Amino acid sequence: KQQAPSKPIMTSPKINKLDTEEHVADALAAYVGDLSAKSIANHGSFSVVLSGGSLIDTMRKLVQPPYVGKIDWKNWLIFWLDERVVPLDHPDSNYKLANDGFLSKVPIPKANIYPIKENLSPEKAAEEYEERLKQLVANKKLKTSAITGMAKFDLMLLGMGPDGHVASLFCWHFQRFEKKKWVTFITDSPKPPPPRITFTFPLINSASEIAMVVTGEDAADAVKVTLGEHADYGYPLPVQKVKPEGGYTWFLDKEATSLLK
Ligand SMILES: O=C(O)[C@H](O)[C@@H](O)[C@H](O)[C@H](O)COP(=O)(O)O
Repeated sequence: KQQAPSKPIMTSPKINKLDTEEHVADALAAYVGDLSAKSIANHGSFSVVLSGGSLIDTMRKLVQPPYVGKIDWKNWLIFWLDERVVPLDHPDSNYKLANDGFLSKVPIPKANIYPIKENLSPEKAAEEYEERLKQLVANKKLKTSAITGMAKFDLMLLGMGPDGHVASLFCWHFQRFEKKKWVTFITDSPKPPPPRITFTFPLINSASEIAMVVTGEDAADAVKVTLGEHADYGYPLPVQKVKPEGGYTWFLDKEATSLLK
């Protein structure tokens, strides 16, 4: 009979099982607002890494009262966990998605927003982004993880696809095994568009806090594999490689948790 490994695969995350997506949006705004205040009080800035997908819409409460007027936006720094290699005004751009739905509505200084550089190949765009992050660490604008030596962001906001991918780290694609690079690239992403750059797991797991924001019934199978009773058996889903050295908090709605016991 197969025995479950004695050590759990994941660090124990805090799991918020909420009712509807609206409740997830409320809880996420309260969590981000609180972390922003704590980070800025602690070291004067709040470095936030955004995903694409449904996350930006679920962040909508932050640009509404009471949060919008209370948050110290001028000390936020914005980065992307993954980005599609397209012009920044292209409908597929994660920068455009975030700008239209979030960044254009809050007074974050433009100099604090770090989109990818346009007109580079995926490989060059990844190298350039990694270099920029290293500069920010060297200039002490970003903290460093004592464990990995990589940038230590205050908050990474992750979504998860129905296939269990996070960032642009997919099943059956080697990028998810990268150990040295901070940022890598993919030219055949199964989720369109194919050319992307993406943070690697060592960089993701160096963060101070990771929030995993997952809603809708499409996610229910991968949520069951990741958080269900057999999670310790170790399936090959990229989401299971999220094992942060810092805090880890899930925000889920009823549909996403519908297959959990
Ligand atoms: O560029 C992207 O495609 C996203 O950054 C991606 O990694 C996203 O977070 C997941 O695919 C979940 O997307 P949903 O929240 O829309 O399911």
